[in-house]
Amino acid sequence: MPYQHAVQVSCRFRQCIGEDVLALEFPSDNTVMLQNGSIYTFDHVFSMNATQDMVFNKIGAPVIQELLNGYNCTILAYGQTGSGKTHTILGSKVEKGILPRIIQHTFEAITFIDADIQVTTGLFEVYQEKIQDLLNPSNTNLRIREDKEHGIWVEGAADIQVKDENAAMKLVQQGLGNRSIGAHLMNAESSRSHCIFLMTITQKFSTGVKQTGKLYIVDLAGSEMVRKTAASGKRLDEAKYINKSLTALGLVINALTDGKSKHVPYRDSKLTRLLQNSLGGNAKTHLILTCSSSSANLEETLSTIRFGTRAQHVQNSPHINSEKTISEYKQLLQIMELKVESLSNYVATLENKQHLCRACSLETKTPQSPPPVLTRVSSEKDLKPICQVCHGSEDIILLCDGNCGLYWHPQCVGCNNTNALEFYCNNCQPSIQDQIDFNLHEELSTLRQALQSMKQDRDQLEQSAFVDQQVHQVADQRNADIHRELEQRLIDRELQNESLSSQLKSATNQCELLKHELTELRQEQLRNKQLQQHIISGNSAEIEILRRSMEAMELENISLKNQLLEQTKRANLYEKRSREYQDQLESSRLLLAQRDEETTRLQRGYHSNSPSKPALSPGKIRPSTAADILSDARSSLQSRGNIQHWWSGDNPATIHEVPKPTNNINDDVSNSDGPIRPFKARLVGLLTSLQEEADAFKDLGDKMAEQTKPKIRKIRRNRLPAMNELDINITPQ
Ligand SMILES: Nc1ncnc2c1ncn2[C@@H]1O[C@H](COP(=O)(O)OP(=O)(O)OP(=O)(O)O)[C@@H](O)[C@H]1O
Repeated sequence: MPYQHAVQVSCRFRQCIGEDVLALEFPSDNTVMLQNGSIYTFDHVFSMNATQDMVFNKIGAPVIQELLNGYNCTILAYGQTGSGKTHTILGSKVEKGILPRIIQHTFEAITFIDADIQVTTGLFEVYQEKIQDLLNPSNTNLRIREDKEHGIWVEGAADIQVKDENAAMKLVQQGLGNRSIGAHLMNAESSRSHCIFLMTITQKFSTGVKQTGKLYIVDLAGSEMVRKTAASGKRLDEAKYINKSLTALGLVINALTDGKSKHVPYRDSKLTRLLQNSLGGNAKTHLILTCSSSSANLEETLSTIRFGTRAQHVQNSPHINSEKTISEYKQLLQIMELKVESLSNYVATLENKQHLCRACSLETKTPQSPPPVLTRVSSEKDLKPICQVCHGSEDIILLCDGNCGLYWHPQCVGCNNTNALEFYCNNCQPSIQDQIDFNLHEELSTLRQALQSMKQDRDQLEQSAFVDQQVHQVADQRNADIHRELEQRLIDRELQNESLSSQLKSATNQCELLKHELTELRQEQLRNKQLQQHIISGNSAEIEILRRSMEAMELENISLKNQLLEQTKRANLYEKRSREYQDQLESSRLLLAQRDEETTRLQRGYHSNSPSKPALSPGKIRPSTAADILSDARSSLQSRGNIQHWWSGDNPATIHEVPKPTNNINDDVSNSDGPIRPFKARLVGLLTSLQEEADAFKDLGDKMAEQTKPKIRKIRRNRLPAMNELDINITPQ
């Protein structure tokens, strides 16, 4: 007798980064409170932080167990577009979803089952109300069939046997590559079809029991509001089909849960037809609601939650899909044999007692008088039961169970039986007895035949039981061997475990040590950091000092350069002035030469005209010739040009005072107070001093240039990099 099992419902919320989120609260593992204060309870509630692992442990793992127990199971993901259905069912390479995890764990669990196990998989999609085989894409527009043996199935869809997890996953990957996917505003990779994965596990046990479990994993296409997804063209057509089939799903749920509907509209869409067994049929179904936590999607989230709340009331009647075992057949046979036996006894009793009153076991008498004719009752009074012999209504009066429909006193028809449940009058007794006899004979012969065939069956079963016994003995032997082997393996495992636990212990110790070292290293790192900070601050002070001193040196350098420039300018000026003096000297020389000539001419005239020399004007000393003066000056200059020496002449006593410098020779000539010699001296001295001064300035300029050059070079060499040019890179230890 199948038991009732409600559809299980879980709800998972996905994180929405960068959006306004709902103020959701999760008071317990199976409750969610929305921001309006309404609380919803499901079998499981997964918050935004729930991992794929947690979802699998709560939903996937129990399903594997049910599947291996021979139940049909279904996992359905339902929710608005982009809410994480595909993420929950398929996931990614890093965060595997329920489907790959179920495949992996099923194959792991199978290795521990002592049975001949066959696993087959299929993958198809419902796209725009057409079923397409994803494992064989050329198989399109497939039909849904239903029969007693398989239930509901897709005709022509590939159902491929797989040996291990890898083979199954390869098929799934291959199939998903053919799935209809498209982009819209709410999801770049939106599923445009309902994708159905089917895994069938058939287990043949050594006892003869054959169990078959079917698992459907359905990734539904998401409901979408076209104004939000901005779907157009092909996407819009897809959206229409998706929403239509989801509406049909909602109507089926409504019909299953409202308690009034006599008809469930499974045939309104391909999706609901395929899910007929999962909703209200022979399956254990788990519905996963996926919801967005964004406040922009509150309307859709509420609609999803309401759908899940209704689905919680859908009742299924799952039962194990298995064939009977020999022992079960044996039990059945025993029951039937008992039944046959009791029937046979019963028949025998009837055969022995057919001439006796069935009630009192006395030999029945034929009534003396014929039974009175039946008269129609015309009044209430006539309805009173009256004995047809004595016409009295007193004492025990019984209705005949034959077909006369009259009342009799049992004693009036010579019967002591007062059992009101089985009484026949004398008229009815023989014919009834004949009928009973005939029926009994019929029944008896049927039973005999049945007994015969059952005996044959029993013989056959005994025969096969004997064979089975032999097989069992062999199987027991094998089992014992396997058991021994398993025990040995267990011992090995235990040893392995022990060694692993000791390894673990040492690893834990090592880990502790490493942790300790790590703490020390961290402390050292902290110290180094502090030191580094200290060094950096010291360095920056030093750098600041150096920078300032460099600035001062650069300033000094600039002032020296300016000085040099000034000196060079002055030197140039003096040079220029010296050239001017030389020009003046040259013109003075020419004047002197002229005067000399004139003097010579006058002397000649004087000697020729009068023997006595012409008188000089009073107070004037006759000068020596200009040529003399010049040659004197030249020689003096040649002998180092010492102006003092030349100035003093042969007799230093003759020098009385330093003459005022003058540039005009006429002044000297007209100056009758001073001798001509001081003029020359002044002139030459002036020249010399100018020359010397010019030379000195040149020397000074050269010296300064010489001094400045190494300084500049030194400054350049010593120039330290600026703060921002420093590349301090102290790597922490
Ligand atoms: N719980 C989650 N954690 C992290 N990322 C998620 C989660 N749920 C969904 N996502 C991401 O959100 C995006 C949309 O999710 P998904 O494709 O699973 O939505 P869907 O409900 O299947 O949408 P559709 O109905 O349009 O196919 C994907 O990039 C997926 O990786």
